[in-house]
Amino acid sequence: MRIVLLGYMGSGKTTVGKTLATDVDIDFIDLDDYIENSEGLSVAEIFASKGEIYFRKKEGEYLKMILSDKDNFVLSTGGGTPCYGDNMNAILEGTANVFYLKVSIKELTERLLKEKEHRPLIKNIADTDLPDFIGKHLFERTLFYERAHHNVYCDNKTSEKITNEIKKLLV
Ligand SMILES: Nc1ncnc2c1ncn2[C@@H]1O[C@H](COP(=O)(O)OP(=O)(O)O)[C@@H](O)[C@H]1O
Ligand SMILES: O=C(O)C1=C[C@@H](OP(=O)(O)O)[C@@H](O)[C@H](O)C1
Ligand SMILES: [Mg+2]
Repeated sequence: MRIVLLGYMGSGKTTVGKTLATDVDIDFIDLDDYIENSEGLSVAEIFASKGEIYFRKKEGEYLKMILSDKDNFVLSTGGGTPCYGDNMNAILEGTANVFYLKVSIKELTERLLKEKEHRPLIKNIADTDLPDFIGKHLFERTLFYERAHHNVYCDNKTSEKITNEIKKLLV
């Protein structure tokens, strides 16, 4: 079985992916971790030293490598993964279980205010500007996220509750 989780930064893809993979007893792959291990640099370091375009190129390559090499996994993507190149088509072609973890701007802002430092796209945005930035960015990306097979509403739910909801939808 292949399961792919999509969603904005801070929507819980990494957290829920781990819980879900343990629960259904298949491998967990976090695309950002995979990129970091393969490149020997953190995502923040890649953005800083090689730039976002290099990151997007590698993100697409590693995504396709995983999709062509492996079966039986939960893959937590990065927030931008489905929004570049032909990544979303590649995800949908190879996967029957694609979920969009949908979180409100308010909850995303609360979560990301605590975690800005690890995320190069929002690191330099003033805290007061963050809700506006997230709102606009999410609006642009929703078109891609909503091609998932299911939208999972995640506000005020624990990762265990979200995992259980996803499990009921698996085919
Ligand atoms: N269901 C949840 N409820 C509350 N906080 C959560 C939930 N899932 C994740 N978080 C928190 O939100 C932040 C971002 O989670 P993460 O899994 O890294 O998201 P993503 O991989 O989508 O960027 C972390 O601090 C994490 O602990
Ligand atoms: O939304 C994005 O474009 C990004 C999201 C990050 O992953 P998370 O969604 O896990 O934070 C990471 O891939 C990189 O910082 C870019
Ligand atoms: Mg993540």
